[in-house]
Amino acid sequence: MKLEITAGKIDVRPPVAKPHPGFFDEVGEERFRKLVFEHYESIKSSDIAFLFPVFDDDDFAEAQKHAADFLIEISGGPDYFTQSRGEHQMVGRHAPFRIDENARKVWLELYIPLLSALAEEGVSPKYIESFWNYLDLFSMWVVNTKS
Ligand code: HEM
Repeated sequence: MKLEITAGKIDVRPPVAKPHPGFFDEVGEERFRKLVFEHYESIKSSDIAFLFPVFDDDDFAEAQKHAADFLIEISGGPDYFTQSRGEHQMVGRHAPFRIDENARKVWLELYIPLLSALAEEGVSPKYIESFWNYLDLFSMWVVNTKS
């Protein structure tokens, strides 16, 4: 399974394919939420913790939920994000935070062990790669600060 980070830079916004619906089908909503939950938990002790509301449990849980809702929706699951938050507007929603290429890299790296665990649990590597490719490319869109 190939989970590699493509070098990005500010103002580069490549076209991005949504994850293959087979990913959400195989993982299932409960396990999907656990994946995003674990990603956020790993953010807490990372170099990008300062970007997130780590000192307010309620705000942090909200952020976690919004991220899971969005990723489920983009992966072909129910449109939870649109229902609770409205338009996606991911670039605008990330604009208040100073996200540079290094922060993107850390954010992506934190997903690698979590996605490897899914493969060990039997999720098809080709579907995991499709989800990874989405994260790898779309994360370039939210980089808004020079390193
Ligand atoms: C595929 C890439 C990404 C997706 C799909 C994504 C998705 C999201 C979503 C859905 C939200 C909640 C927005 C809202 O409801 O208002 C969010 C918030 C946020 N994201 Fe991302 N994100 C991505 C990449 C990144 C990266 C690379 C960083 C920085 C390293 C980042 C930092 C943040 C921060 C700081 C917030 C705000 C948390 C808060 O509510 O205080 N995101 N993201």
